[in-house]
Amino acid sequence: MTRKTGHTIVRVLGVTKSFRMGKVEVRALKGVDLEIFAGEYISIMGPSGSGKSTLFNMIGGLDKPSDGKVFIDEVDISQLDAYELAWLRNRKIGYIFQTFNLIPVMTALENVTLPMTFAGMNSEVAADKGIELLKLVGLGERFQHKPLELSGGQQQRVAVARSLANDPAIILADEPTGNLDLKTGEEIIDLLKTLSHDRGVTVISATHDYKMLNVSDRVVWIRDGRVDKVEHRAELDITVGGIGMESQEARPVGDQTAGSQSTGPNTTGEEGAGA
Ligand SMILES: Nc1ncnc2c1ncn2[C@@H]1O[C@H](COP(=O)(O)OP(=O)(O)OP(=O)(O)O)[C@@H](O)[C@H]1O
Repeated sequence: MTRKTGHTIVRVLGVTKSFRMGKVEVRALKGVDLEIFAGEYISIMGPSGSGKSTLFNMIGGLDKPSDGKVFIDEVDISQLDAYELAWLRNRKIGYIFQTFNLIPVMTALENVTLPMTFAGMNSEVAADKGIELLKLVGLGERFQHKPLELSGGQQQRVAVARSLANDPAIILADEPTGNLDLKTGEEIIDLLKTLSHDRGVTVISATHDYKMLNVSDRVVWIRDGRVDKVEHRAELDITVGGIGMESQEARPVGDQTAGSQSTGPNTTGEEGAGA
């Protein structure tokens, strides 16, 4: 079931992260070790406040660990200066966020080409590539539209196209379906899975959305700032009663009737709004 994948692309070693709020210290990560292989589709799941977004920020070089190290392609990113880190973030990693984070005054095409411009690409080449990427996500006709002229799902497609601007090895998606309805969320998940499969991009997604389990090679369960367990897709025991819990009426993921059970896993994608 699990697609055998490439070399280690992300290595997290003994990462801790504490936030100080006045006199209170919040220990968001309490020692995380994790190895992710090139081409994998990984979901990071866990209860609200368990540390998913904090771990996401560490892997993406958006924040620094209090202790421990993160390696991207075996490069210790704590050793990079600001310029090198900016280069790595621009070239190696594409980011997708729950709130899309598009620039409102720019067209879809301008949003997609911006990271290429930062990378020094000629503007005509960037425009051609931007249109190709927008076609890839099904928005070839909408390249001149600004974010507010697009639906939420379409905005997230633009964000997916933007994440691919510089052919990253990794796409980091933080609650990518959190602001989308069920069907649109499924479309974005399918799109990410296709990209992962066809382009060999490593997708790492922090999510509450149980629909994501259908496409994940492995699921990293975070609990109270630690990795609780890492499960391969085939090992997941998903039932109406919950993940890994005993249930009288087990149904597979993707069975829409499961979503109507109040005790069942969230298949609506709406719980993700808590991020
Ligand atoms: N910038 C910050 N300052 C202070 N505390 C923070 C900060 N960021 C996160 N925390 C705390 O760290 C803990 C983990 O937060 P994090 O956002 O990583 O959880 P999460 O699993 O992503 O939650 P959710 O699913 O609700 O998005 C929480 O207790 C949170 O309040």
